[in-house]
Amino acid sequence: MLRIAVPNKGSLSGPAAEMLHEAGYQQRRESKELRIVDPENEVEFFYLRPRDIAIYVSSGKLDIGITGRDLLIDSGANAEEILPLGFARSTFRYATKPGTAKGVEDLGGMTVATSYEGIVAKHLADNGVDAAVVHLDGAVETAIELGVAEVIADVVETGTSLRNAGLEVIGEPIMKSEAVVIRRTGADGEDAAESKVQQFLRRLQGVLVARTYVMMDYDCRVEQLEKAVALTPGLESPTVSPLHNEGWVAVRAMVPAKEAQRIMDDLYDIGARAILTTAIHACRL
Ligand SMILES: Nc1ncnc2c1ncn2[C@@H]1O[C@H](COP(=O)(O)OP(=O)(O)OP(=O)(O)O)[C@@H](O)[C@H]1O
Ligand SMILES: O=P(O)(O)OC[C@H]1O[C@H](OP(=O)(O)OP(=O)(O)O)[C@H](O)[C@@H]1O
Ligand SMILES: [Mg+2]
Repeated sequence: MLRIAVPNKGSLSGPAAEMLHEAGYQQRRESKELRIVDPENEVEFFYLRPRDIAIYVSSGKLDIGITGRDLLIDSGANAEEILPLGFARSTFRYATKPGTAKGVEDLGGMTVATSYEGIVAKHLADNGVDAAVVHLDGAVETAIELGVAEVIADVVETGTSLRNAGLEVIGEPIMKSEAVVIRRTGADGEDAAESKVQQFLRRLQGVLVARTYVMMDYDCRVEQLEKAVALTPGLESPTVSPLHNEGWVAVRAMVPAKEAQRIMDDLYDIGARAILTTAIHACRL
């Protein structure tokens, strides 16, 4: 039975459960459930605090987990990222009251409040900056107003929390984060659960592809085929089938959903017709 850690709260929890559900796994019915067994898929899910997941996975008691890249790095745990999942995207940044500092190089002698001490202490040390770090559990934006620190380092997504606190980001982002699947460093290949892990990853990759690609079908004249195929190269290579009308072919290829409308316009302009896109519900590459 594959043992998987899933975030039980916060920004990662809802989207992670949704992705697992789309991948065909049973998920808990109520937020109080701490573990469930999905016997058909031979998987057991443990609902844990996102911050603790890398620690459980590095201990080897759980095979894999879903957490944030920033949380993984902050934990310093012996676990590595094996698949980025594209949700809970954020940057991790310093912020101050306007006029306090321009970048990390100005932070010497100041106090930085953060929930991510591991990331911040390393970033300060890597930049040769001697600053104090104070740990807060959350809502760190308020720490400056209340005089606990001159600087904060926190997750920034839309920037609304910073604006509301009258703060602005300084310097370059310390890191970019998103949800990731992790496993114990070096576990690859040595694990009895290896084939189940690979199957789990293929299922999640299938969900990612189904979310980001659409299937495109169109008809075009044989003379235009090379130009058309250059616009829709597909993942491997498009399927081309003869039409009953001589001199025409039907083409089928996966295209990135975000570019579908532009590609349809470009295909139309070179003479393709009957251009259709359809959603992909699930796939295995
Ligand atoms: N507003 C946000 N937008 C996108 N990702 C976010 C946001 N806030 C936190 N994250 C990401 O979620 C993960 C943090 O998990 P955590 O459970 O602490 O989230 P949270 O939303 O801060 O939850 P809580 O505040 O309940 O502890 C990190 O990977 C972080 O980058
Ligand atoms: O840039 P934004 O879109 O405003 O998002 C970033 C905010 O979201 C998270 O806070 P959360 O609501 O999880 O509260 P917390 O600080 O208590 O973790 C994060 O810690 C930031 O405060
Ligand atoms: Mg939070």
